[in-house]
Formats: sequence, C-alpha cells, structure tokens
Amino acid sequence: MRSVCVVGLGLIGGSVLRAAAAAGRVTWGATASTADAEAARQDGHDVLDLASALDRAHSEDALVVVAVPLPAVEEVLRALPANVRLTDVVSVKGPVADLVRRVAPHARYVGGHPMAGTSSSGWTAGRADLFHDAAWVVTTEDDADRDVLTDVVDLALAAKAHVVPTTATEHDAAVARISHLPHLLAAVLASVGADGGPLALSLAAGSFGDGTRVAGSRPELVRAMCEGNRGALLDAVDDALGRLGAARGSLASTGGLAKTIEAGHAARRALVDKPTLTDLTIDLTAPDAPRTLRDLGARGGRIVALNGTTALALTP
Ligand SMILES: O=C(O)C(=O)C[C@]1(C(=O)O)C=C[C@@H](O)C=C1
Repeated sequence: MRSVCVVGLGLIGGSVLRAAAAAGRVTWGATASTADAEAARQDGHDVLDLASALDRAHSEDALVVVAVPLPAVEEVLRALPANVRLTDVVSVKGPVADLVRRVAPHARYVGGHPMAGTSSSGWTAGRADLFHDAAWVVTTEDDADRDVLTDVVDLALAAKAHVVPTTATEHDAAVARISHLPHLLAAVLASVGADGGPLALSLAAGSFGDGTRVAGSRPELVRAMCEGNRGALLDAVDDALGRLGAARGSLASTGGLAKTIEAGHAARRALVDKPTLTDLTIDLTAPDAPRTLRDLGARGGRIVALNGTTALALTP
C-alpha cells in the first residue's frame, strides 16, 4: 500500500488524510495553517513542515496529494523534489496541469478531483467518510503515468469513492455546469432573497435553503474555484442566462413556463435515476488504457474496484 503525503489540511485535504489513514495507509501532512496543523496533530496525525513532508515523500516514494486552493498550488509545486508521484484535489484540472508542466515537469502527475464537500472549511470540518460514494475524477491524458494512475485510483477507492476517468478539458467543462455555476447561482439567489428584506428571509424554507447552501462557503475559495475555470464558466453562465431569458420571455408574454419547468424536471429525474451497470475489466497498464478509461467515463461509467493492475469497472 502506497504511503500518502497530503499538502493542505483543510476540509478536503484533511478528509483525504483521515480517509487514507483509516484505510491503513502510512500518512503525513503539511499545511501553512497553524490552526489546521495543531488540530491535526491533536487528532494524532503526523504534520511536518512542507520541505520535510516532501523530502519524506521522496525517500518513501509516496503519493503527494496537493490539497491547497489553486492560487497556492504553484508555491507547493516549486518545492517538489524531482520525480515525485503527484496528484491534486483542486476543482479545476486544466490550470493545474498547465502549472505542473511549467513549474514541475519532472513530477509524475495525474490529476484528481473528489466531488464532495460542505460549506464548512478547515481541518475540523473534515471527515474520514466525506468521499463515501462520491465521484472522484482521475484525468487520463494519453501520456498519463500508468503507475501513478493506479496510485490515484487506489487512493480514491480506499476513500470509498468511485473513480470517473476523463480529460482535464472535459472535466473543466462539466464542473463549470454542475459545480461552479451552482456556486455562482447560489450567490446570486442569496442576494436576491436577502434584498426581499426581513419578511422574505423570515419565510425562507426548503427551496431557498437548498438553493443557497453553498453560498455559505468561504468566499475566497469559491472565487478561486470560479476564476480558475473562467472560460468554461462563462460558457455555462451564457447558457443559463439564455435559458433564464427565454423563461422570462414566456412568463411575460404568454404566462406559460411549461417548457422550462418540464425540461428542468426531466433533467433532475435523469440525475436521480441510476443507470444499470455491468462489470468490465480493464488493464490499466495497456497502451490504450487512458483512451479506454476516458470512453468509459464519457458513457457515465466508473471504476469501483482495482485488482492488481486491472480495474473492475462498471459501465451503463
Ligand atoms: O457540497 C458542497 O458544499 C460543495 O460545494 C461540493 C462541491 C460541489 O458540489 O460543487 C464543491 C467543490 C468541489 O470541488 C466539489 C464539490
């Protein structure tokens, strides 16, 4: 079992460290936050300064997991020893891959992104079970290091997530729609509601609470996430504005909103209805493995188990 070094011990990094430790891995971490470091140590985890944590990762051939916000990634990459096994959990993949190519081209990098979180932050908000049943994206570019790909899949499965393979570009376009746009819409919705005054807020119930939950996240983290995916997010915002404009038009002219509401209802049902899955075995070391995995991800398939060099995957 590969050892795991987590850099950044906030909600996500702290949860990765806990999950890996709970799965029996040797783990240690590093963080620039004194509060997170103290809290993690109090919970019995090994927290080192960044240089020592990375040195140890190098000498023990561990997997380094970068779990800091995008604006802080470059500094961590600059501190990396040569040829280290590297992944990250940042919510955009293209910009991180570009940084790795520019700043740490020697790193053996495969991007990752667990699709789980809460609106809380910091070590104390983390949980070992945060990733249970969550999707954990693994980027499978054609030149992906097969060994590190296996390490990242293995870590995700140890955290009881399932792995969704895709490319950085496809990932960024997808999360713009299902994560970054919702964060932006939640911020807008929260402001619109609050501007309704004390009466409106005193009446706020399920729909307003659900729709604005993530507006409670730390603003600088949401900002880093959205700005880091600017191009894809602008496309998603344009799409949303177009649909909102059409809905406004039909509400104003005919009073009929049926099309918008029925389309949304069908889309939501498709999200909730689980596809039927069948077993499939993939050799992760095969030359065409990245492409095979990407095809699987594009069809809504996922990796749910690893057996040596093979992944047992389920596909619709
Ligand atoms: O559930 C939440 O609070 C989240 O915001 C989690 C969420 C999302 O669903 O948008 C946010 C960012 C992560 O990169 C992945 C998942």
